[in-house]
Amino acid sequence: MTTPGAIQRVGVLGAGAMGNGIAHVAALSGFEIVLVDTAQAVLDKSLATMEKNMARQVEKNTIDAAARDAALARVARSTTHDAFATCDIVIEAVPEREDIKRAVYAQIIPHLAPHAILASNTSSISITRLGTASGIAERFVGMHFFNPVPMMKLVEIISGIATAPATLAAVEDLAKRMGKTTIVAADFSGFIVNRILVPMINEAIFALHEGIGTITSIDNGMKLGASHPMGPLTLADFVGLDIVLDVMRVLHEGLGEDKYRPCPLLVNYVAAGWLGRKTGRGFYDYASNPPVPTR
Ligand SMILES: NC(=O)c1ccc[n+]([C@@H]2O[C@H](COP(=O)([O-])OP(=O)(O)OC[C@H]3O[C@@H](n4cnc5c(N)ncnc54)[C@H](O)[C@@H]3O)[C@@H](O)[C@H]2O)c1
Repeated sequence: MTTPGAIQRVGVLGAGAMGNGIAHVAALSGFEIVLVDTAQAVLDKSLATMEKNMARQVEKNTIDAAARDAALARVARSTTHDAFATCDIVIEAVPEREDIKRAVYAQIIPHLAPHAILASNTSSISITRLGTASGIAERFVGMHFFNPVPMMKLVEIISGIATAPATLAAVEDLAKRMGKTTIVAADFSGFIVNRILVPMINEAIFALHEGIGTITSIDNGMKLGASHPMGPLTLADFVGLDIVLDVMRVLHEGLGEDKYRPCPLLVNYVAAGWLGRKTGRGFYDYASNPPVPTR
């Protein structure tokens, strides 16, 4: 079993938005990285993104050019899972679909060292269930980073029912050595952050749906009256309305209470394909600058 301080080589599975950010921060923190995705083109794009983001950090003087070069040299990339054989941990960041995650665990576990930890960056799937499916539940844990990883200080660590204390201690130590602050959550739907944040966003959509306020007044209310850095409807557009809906459904099903019922207006926006920033339109229309409320 891996002990705190022992993690040196970090595997990252999935080089999308999150995997890229996790590899970026871990490499800058001195870890050797093995980044795996299905296609070389994805890995090339990921490296280009990392180079661009690190160049920005050099411009801002938060790192120097030598640190950037050393970090980039520590990132090995591969399209095959045997590259994970020398890793002390693999952090999985493939799409948020349980069937994809289960299938990929079955493929990678035969390549892992006997002491290696498998961590999932899932934002909503049960760590206990994924751990059971992996067959290495004691060495399975949730490591929930936030987007964008280089900017966001928190890592929410989720302990499944069978996660061993040594596994938990090793990933807490890893996150701290990556410069992050950790919180530990028990494995129930939404963990800590999404359990509180996403129902708040859903409630803001109910307030709009019931005509309690306009989009602008709801966002200004929470920005100026509760010191939130952005209003909940702006935040919903940033996160993606489909993601907000998925998380509400996980909470509703997992916790079984009406208070987690997704707002029907949210369901309709998603049905319309108005998913927020990524589709150019959500609670705001991003064709204009500044964006214009859509209701
Ligand atoms: N985006 C966020 O804001 C955010 C925040 C916290 C957690 N998460 C979680 O992180 C995970 C990844 O999300 P993302 O936004 O980075 O997704 P993404 O779609 O940007 O990236 C997923 C990557 O996984 C790769 N992939 C798919 N199948 C694979 C396989 N079999 N083997 C290797 N790679 C494979 C894809 O090619 C892609 O590069 C999800 O579980 C998500 O819920 C996302």
